[in-house]
Amino acid sequence: MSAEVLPPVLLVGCGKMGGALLAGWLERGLSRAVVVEPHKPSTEAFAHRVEVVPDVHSIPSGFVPEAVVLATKPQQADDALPDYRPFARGGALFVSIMAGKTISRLDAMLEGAAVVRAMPNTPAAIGQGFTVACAGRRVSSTQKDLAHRLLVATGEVDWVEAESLIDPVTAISGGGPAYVFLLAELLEKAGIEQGVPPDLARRMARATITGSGALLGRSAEDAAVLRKNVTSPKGTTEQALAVLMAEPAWPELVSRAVDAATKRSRELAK
Ligand SMILES: NC(=O)C1=CN([C@@H]2O[C@H](COP(=O)(O)OP(=O)(O)OC[C@H]3O[C@@H](n4cnc5c(N)ncnc54)[C@H](OP(=O)(O)O)[C@@H]3O)[C@@H](O)[C@H]2O)C=CC1
Ligand SMILES: O=C(O)[C@@H]1CCC=N1
Repeated sequence: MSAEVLPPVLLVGCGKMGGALLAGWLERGLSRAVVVEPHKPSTEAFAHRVEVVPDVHSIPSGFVPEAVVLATKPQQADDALPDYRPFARGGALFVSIMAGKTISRLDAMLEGAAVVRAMPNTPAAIGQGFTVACAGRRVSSTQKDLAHRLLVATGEVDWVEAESLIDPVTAISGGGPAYVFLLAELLEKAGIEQGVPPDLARRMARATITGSGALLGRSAEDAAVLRKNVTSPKGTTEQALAVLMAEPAWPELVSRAVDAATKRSRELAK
Protein backbone atom coordinates (compact mmCIF):
# COMPACT_ATOMS: atom_id res chain seq x y z
CA MET A 1 0.00 0.00 0.00
CA SER A 2 1.21 3.48 -0.87
CA ALA A 3 1.86 6.10 1.80
CA GLU A 4 -0.73 8.35 0.16
CA VAL A 5 -4.30 7.62 1.16
CA LEU A 6 -6.89 8.76 -1.34
CA PRO A 7 -9.54 11.27 -0.23
CA PRO A 8 -13.25 10.46 0.32
CA VAL A 9 -14.96 9.35 -2.88
CA LEU A 10 -18.56 8.82 -3.85
CA LEU A 11 -18.75 6.15 -6.55
CA VAL A 12 -21.99 6.13 -8.53
CA GLY A 13 -22.31 2.74 -10.23
CA CYS A 14 -20.16 -0.19 -9.22
CA GLY A 15 -20.39 -2.50 -12.21
CA LYS A 16 -17.49 -3.85 -14.22
CA MET A 17 -15.57 -0.59 -14.61
CA GLY A 18 -16.62 1.16 -11.39
CA GLY A 19 -15.72 -2.04 -9.56
CA ALA A 20 -12.34 -2.21 -11.32
CA LEU A 21 -11.55 1.36 -10.22
CA LEU A 22 -12.71 0.68 -6.68
CA ALA A 23 -10.50 -2.42 -6.49
CA GLY A 24 -7.55 -0.31 -7.64
CA TRP A 25 -8.28 2.43 -5.07
CA LEU A 26 -8.69 -0.04 -2.21
CA GLU A 27 -5.36 -1.56 -3.15
CA ARG A 28 -3.83 1.92 -2.90
CA GLY A 29 -5.62 2.93 0.29
CA LEU A 30 -8.83 4.94 0.38
CA SER A 31 -9.88 7.07 3.36
CA ARG A 32 -13.61 6.52 2.83
CA ALA A 33 -15.80 5.47 -0.06
CA VAL A 34 -19.55 5.43 -0.35
CA VAL A 35 -20.86 3.43 -3.30
CA VAL A 36 -24.29 3.95 -4.82
CA GLU A 37 -25.24 0.73 -6.53
CA PRO A 38 -28.77 -0.70 -6.84
CA HIS A 39 -27.52 -4.06 -8.12
CA LYS A 40 -26.32 -5.69 -4.88
CA PRO A 41 -24.34 -8.65 -6.34
CA SER A 42 -21.96 -6.18 -8.08
CA THR A 43 -20.68 -4.97 -4.73
CA GLU A 44 -20.33 -8.28 -2.88
CA ALA A 45 -16.57 -8.37 -3.50
CA PHE A 46 -16.29 -5.08 -1.59
CA ALA A 47 -18.52 -5.97 1.36
CA HIS A 48 -17.10 -4.70 4.68
CA ARG A 49 -14.54 -2.53 2.85
CA VAL A 50 -16.83 0.27 1.65
CA GLU A 51 -20.30 1.57 2.48
CA VAL A 52 -22.79 0.50 -0.18
CA VAL A 53 -26.16 2.21 -0.55
CA PRO A 54 -28.89 1.42 -3.10
CA ASP A 55 -29.69 4.98 -4.13
CA VAL A 56 -28.70 8.61 -3.77
CA HIS A 57 -31.20 9.22 -0.95
CA SER A 58 -29.44 6.67 1.27
CA ILE A 59 -26.03 8.39 1.21
CA PRO A 60 -25.07 9.18 4.85
CA SER A 61 -25.95 12.83 5.44
CA GLY A 62 -22.57 13.79 6.89
CA PHE A 63 -20.60 12.35 4.01
CA VAL A 64 -18.72 15.02 2.07
CA PRO A 65 -16.87 13.49 -0.86
CA GLU A 66 -14.06 15.40 -2.53
CA ALA A 67 -14.84 13.58 -5.75
CA VAL A 68 -17.94 11.98 -7.23
CA VAL A 69 -17.08 9.32 -9.81
CA LEU A 70 -19.84 8.66 -12.33
CA ALA A 71 -19.70 5.06 -13.51
CA THR A 72 -23.23 4.18 -14.53
CA LYS A 73 -23.99 3.26 -18.12
CA PRO A 74 -24.28 6.39 -20.30
CA GLN A 75 -27.95 5.58 -20.93
CA GLN A 76 -28.61 5.75 -17.16
CA ALA A 77 -27.06 9.20 -16.74
CA ASP A 78 -30.07 11.34 -17.63
CA ASP A 79 -32.18 9.75 -14.89
CA ALA A 80 -29.44 9.51 -12.28
CA LEU A 81 -27.50 12.75 -12.49
CA PRO A 82 -29.97 15.47 -11.43
CA ASP A 83 -30.00 13.94 -7.93
CA TYR A 84 -26.28 14.69 -7.60
CA ARG A 85 -26.63 18.47 -8.04
CA PRO A 86 -26.21 19.14 -4.29
CA PHE A 87 -22.70 17.65 -4.47
CA ALA A 88 -21.89 19.93 -7.40
CA ARG A 89 -23.16 22.93 -5.43
CA GLY A 90 -21.03 21.73 -2.50
CA GLY A 91 -17.92 21.99 -4.67
CA ALA A 92 -17.18 18.31 -5.29
CA LEU A 93 -15.22 17.38 -8.38
CA PHE A 94 -17.09 15.09 -10.79
CA VAL A 95 -15.09 12.48 -12.67
CA SER A 96 -17.15 10.81 -15.38
CA ILE A 97 -15.96 7.62 -17.01
CA MET A 98 -19.12 7.25 -19.10
CA ALA A 99 -18.51 6.64 -22.78
CA GLY A 100 -19.72 9.45 -24.99
CA LYS A 101 -21.12 11.80 -22.36
CA THR A 102 -19.53 15.18 -22.99
CA ILE A 103 -18.34 17.61 -20.35
CA SER A 104 -20.86 20.25 -21.49
CA ARG A 105 -23.72 17.77 -21.27
CA LEU A 106 -22.69 16.69 -17.76
CA ASP A 107 -22.21 20.31 -16.73
CA ALA A 108 -25.75 21.07 -17.89
CA MET A 109 -27.25 18.01 -16.16
CA LEU A 110 -25.52 18.97 -12.91
CA GLU A 111 -26.41 22.66 -13.35
CA GLY A 112 -22.77 23.70 -13.19
CA ALA A 113 -20.04 21.37 -11.96
CA ALA A 114 -16.32 20.87 -12.19
CA VAL A 115 -16.16 17.88 -14.54
CA VAL A 116 -13.27 15.69 -15.61
CA ARG A 117 -14.12 13.28 -18.41
CA ALA A 118 -11.92 10.21 -18.19
CA MET A 119 -11.69 6.96 -20.08
CA PRO A 120 -10.06 4.16 -18.05
CA ASN A 121 -9.91 0.45 -18.82
CA THR A 122 -10.47 -2.69 -16.76
CA PRO A 123 -6.78 -3.54 -16.07
CA ALA A 124 -7.22 -0.70 -13.54
CA ALA A 125 -8.37 -3.42 -11.15
CA ILE A 126 -4.79 -4.66 -10.90
CA GLY A 127 -3.09 -1.26 -11.10
CA GLN A 128 -2.27 -1.71 -14.80
CA GLY A 129 -4.97 0.47 -16.28
CA PHE A 130 -4.51 3.17 -18.87
CA THR A 131 -6.64 6.30 -18.59
CA VAL A 132 -6.91 9.34 -20.81
CA ALA A 133 -8.60 12.34 -19.21
CA CYS A 134 -9.78 15.80 -20.16
CA ALA A 135 -10.59 18.58 -17.67
CA GLY A 136 -13.57 20.88 -18.11
CA ARG A 137 -13.23 24.65 -17.80
CA ARG A 138 -14.55 24.77 -14.24
CA VAL A 139 -11.91 22.35 -12.93
CA SER A 140 -9.30 24.05 -10.74
CA SER A 141 -5.69 22.94 -10.74
CA THR A 142 -6.21 21.42 -7.27
CA GLN A 143 -9.18 19.43 -8.59
CA LYS A 144 -7.22 18.31 -11.64
CA ASP A 145 -4.52 17.12 -9.29
CA LEU A 146 -7.15 15.23 -7.26
CA ALA A 147 -8.50 13.56 -10.43
CA HIS A 148 -4.96 12.64 -11.39
CA ARG A 149 -4.30 11.06 -7.99
CA LEU A 150 -7.48 8.99 -8.23
CA LEU A 151 -6.80 7.83 -11.77
CA VAL A 152 -3.07 7.23 -11.39
CA ALA A 153 -3.86 4.97 -8.43
CA THR A 154 -5.09 2.48 -11.03
CA GLY A 155 -2.33 2.78 -13.62
CA GLU A 156 -1.01 5.22 -16.21
CA VAL A 157 -2.77 8.52 -16.93
CA ASP A 158 -2.50 10.92 -19.84
CA TRP A 159 -4.31 14.25 -20.16
CA VAL A 160 -5.59 15.73 -23.40
CA GLU A 161 -6.82 19.27 -24.13
CA ALA A 162 -9.11 18.27 -26.99
CA GLU A 163 -12.15 16.48 -25.59
CA SER A 164 -12.95 15.03 -29.04
CA LEU A 165 -9.95 12.71 -28.62
CA ILE A 166 -11.78 10.84 -25.86
CA ASP A 167 -13.96 9.15 -28.53
CA PRO A 168 -11.08 7.33 -30.27
CA VAL A 169 -9.47 6.74 -26.87
CA THR A 170 -12.70 4.98 -25.85
CA ALA A 171 -12.42 2.80 -28.93
CA ILE A 172 -8.74 1.93 -28.42
CA SER A 173 -7.65 1.80 -24.77
CA GLY A 174 -11.15 1.81 -23.25
CA GLY A 175 -12.43 -1.13 -25.27
CA GLY A 176 -9.04 -2.56 -26.22
CA PRO A 177 -8.94 -5.18 -23.46
CA ALA A 178 -12.02 -6.77 -25.05
CA TYR A 179 -10.21 -7.18 -28.36
CA VAL A 180 -7.27 -8.81 -26.61
CA PHE A 181 -9.55 -11.13 -24.63
CA LEU A 182 -11.31 -12.06 -27.89
CA LEU A 183 -7.94 -13.07 -29.29
CA ALA A 184 -7.36 -15.27 -26.23
CA GLU A 185 -10.77 -16.87 -26.77
CA LEU A 186 -10.11 -17.47 -30.46
CA LEU A 187 -6.63 -18.93 -29.93
CA GLU A 188 -8.06 -21.33 -27.33
CA LYS A 189 -10.84 -22.37 -29.69
CA ALA A 190 -8.44 -22.83 -32.61
CA GLY A 191 -6.19 -24.99 -30.44
CA ILE A 192 -9.11 -27.24 -29.56
CA GLU A 193 -10.04 -27.45 -33.25
CA GLN A 194 -6.50 -28.67 -33.95
CA GLY A 195 -6.84 -31.45 -31.36
CA VAL A 196 -5.05 -29.78 -28.44
CA PRO A 197 -6.64 -30.87 -25.11
CA PRO A 198 -8.97 -28.06 -23.88
CA ASP A 199 -7.09 -27.38 -20.66
CA LEU A 200 -3.77 -27.09 -22.48
CA ALA A 201 -5.37 -24.93 -25.22
CA ARG A 202 -6.73 -22.58 -22.55
CA ARG A 203 -3.45 -22.25 -20.64
CA MET A 204 -1.47 -21.87 -23.86
CA ALA A 205 -3.72 -19.10 -25.17
CA ARG A 206 -3.73 -17.18 -21.88
CA ALA A 207 0.01 -17.50 -21.28
CA THR A 208 0.73 -16.40 -24.84
CA ILE A 209 -1.31 -13.22 -24.41
CA THR A 210 0.04 -12.39 -20.95
CA GLY A 211 3.65 -13.24 -21.85
CA SER A 212 3.48 -11.21 -25.07
CA GLY A 213 1.86 -8.31 -23.22
CA ALA A 214 4.58 -8.36 -20.57
CA LEU A 215 7.30 -8.49 -23.24
CA LEU A 216 5.70 -5.57 -25.09
CA GLY A 217 5.47 -3.66 -21.81
CA ARG A 218 9.12 -4.11 -20.98
CA SER A 219 10.62 -3.81 -24.46
CA ALA A 220 11.69 -0.55 -26.05
CA GLU A 221 11.16 -2.10 -29.49
CA ASP A 222 8.21 -1.26 -31.71
CA ALA A 223 5.47 -3.88 -31.74
CA ALA A 224 6.30 -4.48 -35.40
CA VAL A 225 9.88 -5.48 -34.48
CA LEU A 226 8.65 -7.87 -31.78
CA ARG A 227 6.29 -9.38 -34.35
CA LYS A 228 9.13 -9.80 -36.84
CA ASN A 229 11.24 -11.46 -34.12
CA VAL A 230 8.67 -14.26 -34.00
CA THR A 231 8.37 -14.58 -37.75
CA SER A 232 11.14 -16.85 -38.97
CA PRO A 233 11.71 -16.52 -42.71
CA LYS A 234 9.89 -19.31 -44.52
CA GLY A 235 8.63 -20.60 -41.16
CA THR A 236 5.22 -21.22 -39.67
CA THR A 237 4.28 -17.75 -38.34
CA GLU A 238 4.77 -16.31 -41.81
CA GLN A 239 1.96 -18.57 -43.00
CA ALA A 240 -0.40 -17.45 -40.23
CA LEU A 241 0.41 -13.76 -40.70
CA ALA A 242 -0.18 -14.05 -44.46
CA VAL A 243 -3.77 -14.96 -43.57
CA LEU A 244 -4.18 -12.36 -40.82
CA MET A 245 -2.64 -9.52 -42.83
CA ALA A 246 -4.35 -10.24 -46.14
CA GLU A 247 -7.01 -7.70 -47.12
CA PRO A 248 -9.61 -7.41 -45.67
CA ALA A 249 -8.18 -9.12 -42.59
CA TRP A 250 -6.61 -7.56 -39.47
CA PRO A 251 -5.11 -4.32 -40.86
CA GLU A 252 -8.46 -3.27 -42.31
CA LEU A 253 -10.71 -4.92 -39.75
CA VAL A 254 -8.99 -3.40 -36.70
CA SER A 255 -9.27 0.08 -38.25
CA ARG A 256 -12.91 -0.55 -39.08
CA ALA A 257 -13.57 -1.87 -35.57
CA VAL A 258 -11.99 1.19 -33.94
CA ASP A 259 -13.87 3.48 -36.32
CA ALA A 260 -17.19 1.79 -35.42
CA ALA A 261 -16.52 2.16 -31.68
CA THR A 262 -15.42 5.81 -32.10
CA LYS A 263 -18.66 6.59 -33.98
CA ARG A 264 -20.69 4.90 -31.24
CA SER A 265 -18.93 6.99 -28.59
CA ARG A 266 -19.96 10.14 -30.49
CA GLU A 267 -23.54 8.86 -30.79
CA LEU A 268 -23.71 8.26 -27.02
CA ALA A 269 -23.18 11.98 -26.49
CA LYS A 270 -26.71 12.61 -27.77
N1 LIG B 1 -16.52 -1.82 -18.89
C1 LIG B 1 -15.46 -1.17 -19.31
O1 LIG B 1 -14.42 -1.76 -19.66
C2 LIG B 1 -15.48 0.32 -19.37
C3 LIG B 1 -16.62 1.04 -19.09
N2 LIG B 1 -16.59 2.42 -19.12
C4 LIG B 1 -17.79 3.17 -18.78
O2 LIG B 1 -18.11 2.85 -17.45
C5 LIG B 1 -19.50 2.92 -17.27
C6 LIG B 1 -19.97 1.65 -16.61
O3 LIG B 1 -19.72 0.58 -17.49
P1 LIG B 1 -19.75 -0.91 -16.95
O4 LIG B 1 -19.10 -0.94 -15.62
O5 LIG B 1 -19.23 -1.75 -18.02
O6 LIG B 1 -21.33 -1.10 -16.80
P2 LIG B 1 -22.11 -1.94 -15.70
O7 LIG B 1 -23.49 -2.10 -16.21
O8 LIG B 1 -21.31 -3.15 -15.35
O9 LIG B 1 -22.11 -0.95 -14.44
C7 LIG B 1 -23.01 0.08 -14.23
C8 LIG B 1 -23.63 -0.14 -12.86
O10 LIG B 1 -24.36 1.02 -12.48
C9 LIG B 1 -25.56 0.58 -11.87
N3 LIG B 1 -26.55 1.64 -11.89
C10 LIG B 1 -27.63 1.81 -12.68
N4 LIG B 1 -28.32 2.93 -12.35
C11 LIG B 1 -27.66 3.47 -11.30
C12 LIG B 1 -27.89 4.62 -10.50
N5 LIG B 1 -28.92 5.45 -10.72
N6 LIG B 1 -27.03 4.88 -9.50
C13 LIG B 1 -25.98 4.07 -9.27
N7 LIG B 1 -25.72 2.96 -9.99
C14 LIG B 1 -26.55 2.66 -11.00
C15 LIG B 1 -25.95 -0.60 -12.73
O11 LIG B 1 -26.94 -1.39 -12.10
P3 LIG B 1 -27.95 -2.22 -13.07
O12 LIG B 1 -27.11 -3.25 -13.75
O13 LIG B 1 -28.93 -2.79 -12.10
O14 LIG B 1 -28.52 -1.24 -14.03
C16 LIG B 1 -24.63 -1.31 -12.87
O15 LIG B 1 -24.35 -2.18 -11.80
C17 LIG B 1 -20.14 3.13 -18.63
O16 LIG B 1 -20.58 4.44 -18.73
C18 LIG B 1 -19.02 2.82 -19.59
O17 LIG B 1 -19.10 3.62 -20.75
C19 LIG B 1 -15.45 3.10 -19.37
C20 LIG B 1 -14.30 2.44 -19.64
C21 LIG B 1 -14.22 1.01 -19.75
O1 LIG C 1 -18.23 -0.72 -24.38
C1 LIG C 1 -18.32 0.39 -23.85
O2 LIG C 1 -19.17 1.21 -24.25
C2 LIG C 1 -17.40 0.77 -22.73
C3 LIG C 1 -16.55 1.95 -23.07
C4 LIG C 1 -15.18 1.41 -23.30
C5 LIG C 1 -15.25 0.05 -22.83
N1 LIG C 1 -16.45 -0.29 -22.48
